Amino acid sequence: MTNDSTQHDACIVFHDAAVSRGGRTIWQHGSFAIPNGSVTAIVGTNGTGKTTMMKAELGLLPLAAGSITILGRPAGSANRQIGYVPQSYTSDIDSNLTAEQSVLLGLTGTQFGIHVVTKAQKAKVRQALAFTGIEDKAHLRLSELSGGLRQRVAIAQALVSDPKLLMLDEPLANLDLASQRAVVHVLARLNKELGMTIQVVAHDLNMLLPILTGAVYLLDGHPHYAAMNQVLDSSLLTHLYGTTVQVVTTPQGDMFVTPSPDEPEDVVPDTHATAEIAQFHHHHGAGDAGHDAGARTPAVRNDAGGAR
Ligand SMILES: Nc1ncnc2c1ncn2[C@@H]1O[C@H](COP(=O)(O)OP(=O)(O)OP(=O)(O)O)[C@@H](O)[C@H]1O
Repeated sequence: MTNDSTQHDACIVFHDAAVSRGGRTIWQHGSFAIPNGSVTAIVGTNGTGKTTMMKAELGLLPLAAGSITILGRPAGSANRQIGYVPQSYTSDIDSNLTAEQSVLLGLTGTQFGIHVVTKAQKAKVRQALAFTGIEDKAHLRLSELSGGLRQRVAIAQALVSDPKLLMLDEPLANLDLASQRAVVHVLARLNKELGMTIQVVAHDLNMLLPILTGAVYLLDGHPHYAAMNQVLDSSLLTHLYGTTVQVVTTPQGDMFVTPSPDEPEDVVPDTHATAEIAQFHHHHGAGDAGHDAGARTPAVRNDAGGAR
């Protein structure tokens, strides 16, 4: 999978990569190549190592084995070309900053010390705020903004330095439907209009389905990468999520992933033979047994059903 031609066009290349934390292997044997210009999700149940994967890609966590190459360089060496929006961004950000000051951090790197802000930097910040649709919020403090608007500030901060790759950890978590839509719309434009490669950690795929080209899925301790048409497979997703999942296509052609409804209790077939069920009841006298069992059959079956 990671032959020369795919590696040439690839943004992210894993080669037999593994990560351990606290002496425990989180995932291993990751070998795949993710193309430039793609929009991929990292999918997996809680604790399978999605955030760990992003941190390994950023070189923030050492690999236990193998290698990861990002934008043609070893993980960690190309971080100037990567915009990263961590998971906790919207909750633990210093809320005294204005949206504009926060986005500026994406260029200056730190809020400490005195910075002479150039006209060019100011223009870049304005551009990033405009792209994410929050130019009119520039002078508001983060504490005055909703979670959805704060997430857009976070994205503006990550994209202000013109990264080639944008990585976002759960960017839709805790956002209402309209805010989720707004964030997905920004991601779609970044990909289509600016050609940015995007990777997103996501629990729920549905909102992102229209823009996803592929997914990395963490299954049985191994990361795998596949194009979206292969990932949207009911049995794979059922295995992945650990609960029965259906892929549904609407008449309009929209696809979504949904849990299958539980089987109603009354369609569960009763596999007990009448004679077998009769043994659950006490009978007095061997002579009555056969007769009793036959006569009571309907009541016995109801008793057994009620006990379930
Ligand atoms: N600092 C740490 N030291 C030791 N183990 C850790 C540390 N951080 C995370 N882990 C473990 O690594 C595993 C993967 O964690 P990670 O946060 O990457 O999972 P995740 O898939 O992003 O989970 P979630 O969906 O819950 O956010 C978990 O089992 C976690 O307990």
